[in-house]
Amino acid sequence: MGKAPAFFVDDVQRSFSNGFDLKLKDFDSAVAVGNKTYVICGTDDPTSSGVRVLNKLTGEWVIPTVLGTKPESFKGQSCVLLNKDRILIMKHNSKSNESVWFLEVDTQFIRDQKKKLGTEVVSWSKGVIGNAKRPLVISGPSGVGKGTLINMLMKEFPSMFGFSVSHTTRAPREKEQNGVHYHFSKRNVMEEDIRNGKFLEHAAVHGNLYGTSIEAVDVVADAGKTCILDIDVQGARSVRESSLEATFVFVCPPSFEELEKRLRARGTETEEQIEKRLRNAKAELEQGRSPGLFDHVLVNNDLDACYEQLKNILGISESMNTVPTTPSKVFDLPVDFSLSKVNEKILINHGAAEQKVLDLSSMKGGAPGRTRGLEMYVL
Ligand SMILES: Nc1nc2c(ncn2[C@@H]2O[C@H](COP(=O)(O)OP(=O)(O)O)[C@@H](O)[C@H]2O)c(=O)[nH]1
Ligand SMILES: Nc1ncnc2c1ncn2[C@@H]1O[C@H](COP(=O)(O)OP(=O)(O)O)[C@@H](O)[C@H]1O
Repeated sequence: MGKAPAFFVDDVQRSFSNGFDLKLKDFDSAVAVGNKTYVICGTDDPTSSGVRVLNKLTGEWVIPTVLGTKPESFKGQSCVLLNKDRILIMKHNSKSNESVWFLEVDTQFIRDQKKKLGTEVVSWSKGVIGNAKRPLVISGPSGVGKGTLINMLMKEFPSMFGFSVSHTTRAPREKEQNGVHYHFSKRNVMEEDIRNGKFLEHAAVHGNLYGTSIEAVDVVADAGKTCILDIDVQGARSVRESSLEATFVFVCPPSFEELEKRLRARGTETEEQIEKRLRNAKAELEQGRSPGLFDHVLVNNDLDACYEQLKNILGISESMNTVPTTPSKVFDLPVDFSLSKVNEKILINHGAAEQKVLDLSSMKGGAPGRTRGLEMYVL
């Protein structure tokens, strides 16, 4: 069952002249993408990379660098190539949110990572049926009120929003908790993680390193929530240039004097740090208004009014909070099935009268390298 029949690559089993002694085992399945064959390993072995790549031109096998969290195990999975650059993998699982996975193999994100790491790269992401949310990126100078607005949003709509916890090399403030406000990191560790492709974006801000890890966004997306990223203008630009479809909001102060007043009143920085932040604020305010970068510019004069404007942008009102949100729709994948692709639809064939269909035209992005939402319906 479930061995991706139409997409199985016949020559895989004949091409084992390699140094890895890799065999296509019972539960493996394979998908050809251009000159390469990606073998998805049906294994319970947690140390397995989950994927091997055969270069059909050279006959060589490569174990790729694997980004994202790979599924714990697969056996009897079905695979299908989606759009030249990513593979859909499905398997019956009693936990419906563990049934659908994507493996990105040749998207822009993957090509960038390949260049950076100099190895073959693939990226796993957990599929979400019908529930991918467009992340919210909030930028603005230090002290303008970003954190305050985000806290209000998360407090009023706890089931709807989740915060992307960034990494930073700056020291924690008195009330900041590791893993909640930031992941506080040593510079050498963070630099190593950046080299290893763990970050979606990173930037040097006010003399420290800050970055959004792939995992930080994944955790929120896996919970079916809208991810909020509080990042600087450079970070917003990186995200804008990536494949992540987000809403970009820039928050301005009513005046420079007011910004300085708020920053001082917050009392979290030394005089030297305040001055550095104010110097940087001038450039940030200019960049924030540069055309095409932000979708919305808010002036945070009266806090409540600004918060209302933010909620309007997000299309939310108080009543929406009473609507329960679930991580994903109940998704009942048959035990025995095969997949086929017809135009923009994936057909889940399982010998019953009713035909389950996944609609690829509705596919929404997660973070770069993270395919996410698909609509499913029954014919
Ligand atoms: N590029 C990028 N910027 C970040 C990230 N996390 C925080 N920042 C930005 O770094 C700047 C400084 O943040 P922080 O030290 O918390 O100070 P605050 O903005 O004064 O509260 C702010 O502009 C944040 O938006 C991140 O992951 N990536
Ligand atoms: N509209 C506002 N009017 C007055 N003070 C504000 C307003 N918005 C935020 N503040 C205050 O300004 C300070 C800086 O806000 P904060 O959310 O920490 O900024 P950021 O996260 O952008 O650095 C905080 O003490 C906050 O209470």
